[in-house]
Amino acid sequence: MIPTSITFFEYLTPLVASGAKTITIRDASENHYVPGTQVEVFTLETHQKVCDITILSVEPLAFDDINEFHAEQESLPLDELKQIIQQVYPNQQSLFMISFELVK
Ligand SMILES: CC(=O)Nc1ccn([C@H]2C[C@H](O)[C@@H](CO)O2)c(=O)n1
Repeated sequence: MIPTSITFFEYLTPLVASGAKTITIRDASENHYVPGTQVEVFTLETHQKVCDITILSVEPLAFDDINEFHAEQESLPLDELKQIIQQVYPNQQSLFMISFELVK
């Protein structure tokens, strides 16, 4: 089944809706997004619809390889990004980078 929605922490959704955030880093439970498909974005906490995005790519990414390039695309400082990912996916080395663009 091709996924048609994705959730983001509510406090991060303005970055997605403005087009500033163009990647998200997730674990294997969310590596099944399909490039070229359109996906609805919802807030994780209240399931409010935020916007639509088009998936561009899904690529493996090790936690230790996360760098400034990823932080820029996440529109977050690198130390904050790594801290969030460690909280959400503790002790997970094997992650996935989902690239996307805002549907205007
Ligand atoms: C359900 C769930 O895991 N939701 C997530 C996971 C991650 N994010 C954000 C946090 C960072 O900006 C990137 C990297 O993981 O994605 C999220 O908003 N919601």
